[in-house]
Amino acid sequence: MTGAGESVINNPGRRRASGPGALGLVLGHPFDTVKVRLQTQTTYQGIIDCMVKTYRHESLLGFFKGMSFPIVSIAVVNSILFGVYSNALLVLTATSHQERRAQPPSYTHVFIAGCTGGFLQAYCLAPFDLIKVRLQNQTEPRAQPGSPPPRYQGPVHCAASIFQAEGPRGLFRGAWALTLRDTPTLGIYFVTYEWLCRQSTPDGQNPSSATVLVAGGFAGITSWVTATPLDVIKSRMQMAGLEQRAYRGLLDCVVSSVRQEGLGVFFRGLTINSARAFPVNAVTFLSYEYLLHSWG
Ligand SMILES: C[N+](C)(C)CCCC[C@H](N)C(=O)O
Repeated sequence: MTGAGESVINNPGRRRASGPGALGLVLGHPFDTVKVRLQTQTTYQGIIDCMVKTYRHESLLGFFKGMSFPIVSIAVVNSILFGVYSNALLVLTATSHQERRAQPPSYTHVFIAGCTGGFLQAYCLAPFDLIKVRLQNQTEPRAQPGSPPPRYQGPVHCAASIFQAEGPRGLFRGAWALTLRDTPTLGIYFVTYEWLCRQSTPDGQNPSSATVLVAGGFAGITSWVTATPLDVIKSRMQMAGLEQRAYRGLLDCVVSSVRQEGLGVFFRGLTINSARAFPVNAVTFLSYEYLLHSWG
């Protein structure tokens, strides 16, 4: 890790691009599992209740259900997101990454580039996210002799079961809600990051590692706060058709959720989303800056 005052440029050789990204995801996954359960199941009284019941019933492993696919997909999804963002900025501003510090892009261009990346990564993310949510919602303890096996034996079995039951379209259940969630909020993600970096970096210079970490962390929180309402709907659309009745579409899911649980339903998991978002996205942006400067 570079010193607080050093720029990320000075240590390109020490980049551990996939490390922090994947490490951040592993550390963040238990928070994500609790969030998904709070959003789609009404049996928990809150974060602590969900954590205690998960630990008691499923041990620590319960918090890591559904993690294998996101670990595999995060590298692909992040490279699409950041790759499309960076190239969209190149097209919009006709400046390369190196020139961008001297001629910073307008926030409008940053927002458009972020939304473009958000839209394109959503469809790649959708099947992986669906399988993650389905596995996270399996609350049976580890397979014990005599206990009924869970519906899905693992990510591949889950994908095959969905494919057999619903065809390839089944793997994109909730994709529309995911796309609506990610497109605007990833625009906000990158605008927040750029704005915070510029607030604490002298013109024409590169942000220090400390600036990148703090700006990335708050970009993660800001985007997750604005994404949480549709995140709840997305998770419910992905779980629909199993125990709960299937919704007649995204609007039906919104209306029936509000009718049954009030407007507060849209902020289920907001606290835990935000707690998870800071470290995960701080390291995500640090990896991004390392990669950019080493591939400059
Ligand atoms: C757009 N939305 C807020 C949904 C996600 C933004 C951050 C995504 C990041 N890979 C993470 O896992 O936190």
